[in-house]
Amino acid sequence: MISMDEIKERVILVAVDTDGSDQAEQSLDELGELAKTAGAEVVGRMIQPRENIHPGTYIGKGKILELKELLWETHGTGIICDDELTSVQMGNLEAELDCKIMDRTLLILDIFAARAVSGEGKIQVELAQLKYRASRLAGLGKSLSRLGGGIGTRGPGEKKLEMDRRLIRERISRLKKELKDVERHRELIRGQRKQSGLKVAALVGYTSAGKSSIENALTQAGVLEDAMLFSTLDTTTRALTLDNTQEILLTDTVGFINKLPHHLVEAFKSTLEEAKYADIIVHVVDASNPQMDAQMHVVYETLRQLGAEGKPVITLFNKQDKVENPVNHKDLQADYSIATSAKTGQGLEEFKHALLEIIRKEQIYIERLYDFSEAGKIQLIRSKGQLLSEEYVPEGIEVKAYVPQDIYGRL
Ligand SMILES: Nc1nc2c(ncn2[C@@H]2O[C@H](COP(=O)(O)OP(=O)(O)OP(=O)(O)O)[C@@H](O)[C@H]2O)c(=O)[nH]1
Ligand SMILES: [Mg+2]
Repeated sequence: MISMDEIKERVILVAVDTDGSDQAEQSLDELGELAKTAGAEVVGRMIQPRENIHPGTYIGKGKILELKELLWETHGTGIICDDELTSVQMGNLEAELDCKIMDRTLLILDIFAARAVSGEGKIQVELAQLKYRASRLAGLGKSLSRLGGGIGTRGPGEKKLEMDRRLIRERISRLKKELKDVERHRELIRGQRKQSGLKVAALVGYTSAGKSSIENALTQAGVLEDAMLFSTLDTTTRALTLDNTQEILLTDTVGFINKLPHHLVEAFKSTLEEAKYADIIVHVVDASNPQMDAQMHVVYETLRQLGAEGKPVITLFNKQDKVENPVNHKDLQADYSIATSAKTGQGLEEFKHALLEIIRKEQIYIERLYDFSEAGKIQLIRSKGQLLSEEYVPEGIEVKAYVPQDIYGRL
């Protein structure tokens, strides 16, 4: 994904631990994964327990000296801080350490820039990058030009680093206009989908949970699945046949992550909002990840921010083939909890069944039942799961088909 001829940065990861839990450690592990995904080599890490993040320098004075030494020992070319830095913090750290200063946000923006394929994705990334840069022109200028490449310089915004504030502002408003057009197009497609009468289920979840793999396993969509973080930036939608009368649209979406940059959420709103317009939320969880609970929390929090609550939820505890002692996971916030593996196919039939059940509850439909004695047809008419009318039901009947009422009218 990221070409090898680029400068391999040697970075030190830096975090501040404000609550004494092991959360800072885990967050730094994830930052390391992000750094690797962006093509950097992690040569060291440092966590400072502090009550608050230092407003001027992120970490305290003594720690900066330690960090300087560590950079020297490891031949580090830069540091990546686990929280978004202000322009003041960036400028001060740069002056003290004389190396490239990056933060979690810059890293994520950079990965997104390398992954954006569609026009929409590129516009969204550039917009987010410009907004990030516009507010940090003072601190960032030197840091981003010093190596002439590497993290923070990728993407459509690359040649625009030198632009002054006015030009950046102009570019931002232009991109916003372009994005408006794209959003209108999206709305149009949503409208068409609605007319088709098909329900939409959105696959959401933490990055690398296996959303694309689930979609591929069910629909042969051929979506890129990758061990790297954020392999999917563009949404793909595929039809999935649930049984001989019912299809559903399955939409793969961009993954969520802890501390998802604010600018990115704003710029990717129309992509992220796929979940908001879906009829059913399918929450894919990596059940083999020790951080599973924290990741699920991030997903629900992000869904809340996007205004995508109050929908039926199916939670897939995925990657069961990697779980050593299968636990009976239950997501209390979900209507269905299903253990799956995109690799072995475990639970996928059960998943389809759950989708079908949810759709049935929402529809007015007629169950046409036939009895074996061929005494005649028996019909059950239900609306949103409630029985509206019932005709004689004999022993030994078999459910043959579920027929939505509008189709039934045409039979
Ligand atoms: N062992 C195992 N690996 C899986 C399973 N599902 C997905 N994976 C692997 O997990 C990695 C991430 O899978 P993706 O499908 O790309 O995950 P995603 O949720 O779409 O990730 P993003 O698009 O980055 O948000 C890939 O290397 C997959 O092969 C599973 O059930 N079992
Ligand atoms: Mg994906």
